[in-house]
Amino acid sequence: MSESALLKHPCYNEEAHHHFARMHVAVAPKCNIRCNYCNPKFDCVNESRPGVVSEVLSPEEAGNRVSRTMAQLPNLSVIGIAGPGDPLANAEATFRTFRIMASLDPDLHLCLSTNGLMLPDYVEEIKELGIRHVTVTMNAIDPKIGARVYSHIVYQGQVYRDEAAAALLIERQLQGIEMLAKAGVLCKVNSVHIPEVNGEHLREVTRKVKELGAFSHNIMPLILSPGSFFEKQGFRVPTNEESIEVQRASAEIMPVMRHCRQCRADAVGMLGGDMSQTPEMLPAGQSFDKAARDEIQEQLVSRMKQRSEEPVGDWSSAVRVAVATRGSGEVNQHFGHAKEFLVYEVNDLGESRLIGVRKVQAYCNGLAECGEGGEGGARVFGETVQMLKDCELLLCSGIGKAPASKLQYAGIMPIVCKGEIEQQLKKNVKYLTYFAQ
Ligand SMILES: C[S@@+](CC[C@H](N)C(=O)[O-])C[C@H]1O[C@@H](n2cnc3c(N)ncnc32)[C@H](O)[C@@H]1O
Ligand code: SF4
Repeated sequence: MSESALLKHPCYNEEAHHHFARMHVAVAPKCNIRCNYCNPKFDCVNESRPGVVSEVLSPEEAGNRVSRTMAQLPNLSVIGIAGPGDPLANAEATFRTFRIMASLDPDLHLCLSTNGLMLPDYVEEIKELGIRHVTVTMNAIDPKIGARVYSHIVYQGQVYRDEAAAALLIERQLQGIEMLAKAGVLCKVNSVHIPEVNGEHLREVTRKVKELGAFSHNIMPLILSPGSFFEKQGFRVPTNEESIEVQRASAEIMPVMRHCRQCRADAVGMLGGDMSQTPEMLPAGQSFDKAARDEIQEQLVSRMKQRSEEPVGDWSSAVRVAVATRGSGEVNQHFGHAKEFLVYEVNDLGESRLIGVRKVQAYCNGLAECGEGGEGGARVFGETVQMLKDCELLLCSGIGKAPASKLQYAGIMPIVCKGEIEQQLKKNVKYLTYFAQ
């Protein structure tokens, strides 16, 4: 695995996600299993979550779209296939698409995301095509727990249910992960954290996949997709504290990813700044300049290397800070326009680390002054405060007077600033602790 493959992949490298963009192409509509949290049929342009997609593309259409996007986004480094169904249940379209991508630019990083049922059959092809990253979703290693997550699977034309389905799926997933590691393909494992089902069990999953050679574990909170079994049965999503605790327990065993945005299957752009629904992103007839792209990407890598040489301090008294950002590693988003906040911890030496992403609805709907938030603003505001209540500071590029004073009443001090997140965190936390003494 080359160093630059890791450095430039926003989903695998926390620092890269500030700088490099990825594009998912939705060429894989079918699925061969049914997860109780998934309803891939539900499509709404305001939704940004896995499985959601506006339009399924043919491999050739995907090639055209990627080529045009490369002309617009010099920092586009990764092309992924993640659905809206399962890439390996649509193997022909998936691998044809990858071949087209490799012919556009051999330096593009190719990745795919799969439930793993068919993985052992395709590891050889994955390796041959130079696919460097594979994500396998594994929610359990115990078939009893798995039987609560999956309603059925279809394998070699036969339908399996209950524990038999989970046992077969788990066996194939573990076999596939081990084969990937042996083939030198970087493997990340995704798990959906479903509080009453697998919350306590996920550390066992971490242990097992680490043993088999997986590289990192991405534990994502359950999203209650409309129409999914879990939504209809009244299951709940984990609290922020539960998510942090489950991630912490697994992080003692192997690297855990905390910056996942649970993207759409047709997401385009930097994590947190999806542009798939922005039509002007994709004008026809544009070609890209490879030399210019390579130069920009090398500059980004050298900036990232400089930043990563930092010491690690004591985190027991760390301050939690929410940051509104549109990307580039900067505080550059107005509070009222933020659909998500990055939450950092800053220790007494001024060192910071990302601990998660909190998704919210934008407070300002554009119809009223950002200060009042329009109709429904009070409810949205209340939800945002709930999501951020463990934070002491909030950094944003602007905020109306009314929400600023309401935030202070809720114990969150808003600070208007712009610039590099790390610097702003250091500066403003120093300011906070100075006042507290
Ligand atoms: C849509 S899937 C596509 C790839 C493949 N079918 C799979 O499941 O791995 C991408 C990721 O989103 C996760 N996902 C799908 N629906 C979800 C939900 N309702 N809540 C949380 N994660 C979800 C999946 O488990 C998977 O890790
Ligand atoms: S494997 Fe992926 S696409 Fe298939 S049901 Fe599960 S989450 Fe949905």
